[in-house]
Amino acid sequence: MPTALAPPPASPSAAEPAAGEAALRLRNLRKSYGDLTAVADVSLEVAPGEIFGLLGPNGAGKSTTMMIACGVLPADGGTVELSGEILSPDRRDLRRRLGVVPQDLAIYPELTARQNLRFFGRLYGLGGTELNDRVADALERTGLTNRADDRAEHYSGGMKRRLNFGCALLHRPSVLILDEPTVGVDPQSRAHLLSSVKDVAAEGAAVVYASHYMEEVEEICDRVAVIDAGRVLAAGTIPDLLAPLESVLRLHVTPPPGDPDGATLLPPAFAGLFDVVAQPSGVLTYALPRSRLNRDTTLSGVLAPVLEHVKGAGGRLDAVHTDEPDLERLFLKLTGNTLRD
Ligand SMILES: Nc1ncnc2c1ncn2[C@@H]1O[C@H](COP(=O)(O)OP(=O)(O)OP(=O)(O)O)[C@@H](O)[C@H]1O
Repeated sequence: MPTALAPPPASPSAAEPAAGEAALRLRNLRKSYGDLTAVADVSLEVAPGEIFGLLGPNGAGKSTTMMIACGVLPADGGTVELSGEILSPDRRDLRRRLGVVPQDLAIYPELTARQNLRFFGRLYGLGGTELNDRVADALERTGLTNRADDRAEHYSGGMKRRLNFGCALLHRPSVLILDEPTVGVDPQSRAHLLSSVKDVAAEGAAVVYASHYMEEVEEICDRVAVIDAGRVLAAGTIPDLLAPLESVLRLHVTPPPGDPDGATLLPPAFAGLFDVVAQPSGVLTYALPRSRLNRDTTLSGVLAPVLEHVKGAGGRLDAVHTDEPDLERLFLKLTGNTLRD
């Protein structure tokens, strides 16, 4: 039996979101499992049509937050609001506005894609022509139309993930919650899923996208909350989050035998600009943050004279690269850890 987050039975739909109202608002969520605090304090809001990323490493508290947001796990504190109305166990009408793509597959392997979709569609109270149309639409969106009548157990991992996604769309949710939807999928299915998520948001749904893949979050999210140890460490648009970071030019140089500290390697005019770290191997790593240069000088402009001097002084350039600001570096700055720790 899959761990499907089965929707409640159909009931008359509640009022549509008021103009300008957040589709989803989490306020000061808290949740502990025994002594372990999984969610210490999480607040965020997501507007209709927005893709909001929840970025954090394994164990950061993303799934727990998502499960509270979709009403399947009670919080120890805080509230979940949908369009300004508080979600509570008796508000089945509100829960029907939610679509959830859980981290664990919630499909029946012995059923075909079409049968799975029809099953979940009926749970949402759909029937007749409407159900047929929604199932056809979900098959199309997930790229499974040609395999619609094959049993899901014969699908690739990526196809199962796409079907998992399709099952959450049948009732046209106004808030779509996705918990690591691309874990273990092939690049083609990943691209398909990301594109489908963008389509759903473009049609007006508020999307929450929990992931530990920086590249995915950077690709599709309008705003991001960086989460670790159950707390939101930073939140905003990606340009705003990355603004405090800067580009850093890095050179890895093997010094000549007579100058292991590299005292003669850099041109005197630049020597004071670089931080130098000697590696155990004897290689010297030089780092030049962009902010140490005046506005008219670029990192690449510095590179040519420096490389010429290194070579003239008998050094060997092993590698050169520029670290650009990204969410991985932001996470490292905020926590001292990498996202993949
Ligand atoms: N049912 C549970 N009982 C006890 N501890 C749990 C339970 N569920 C989660 N945890 C713990 O709570 C913390 C947060 O887990 P959670 O699954 O929310 O994080 P996550 O960011 O989604 O990570 P992952 O991507 O690995 O699932 C972790 O330390 C996890 O081990």
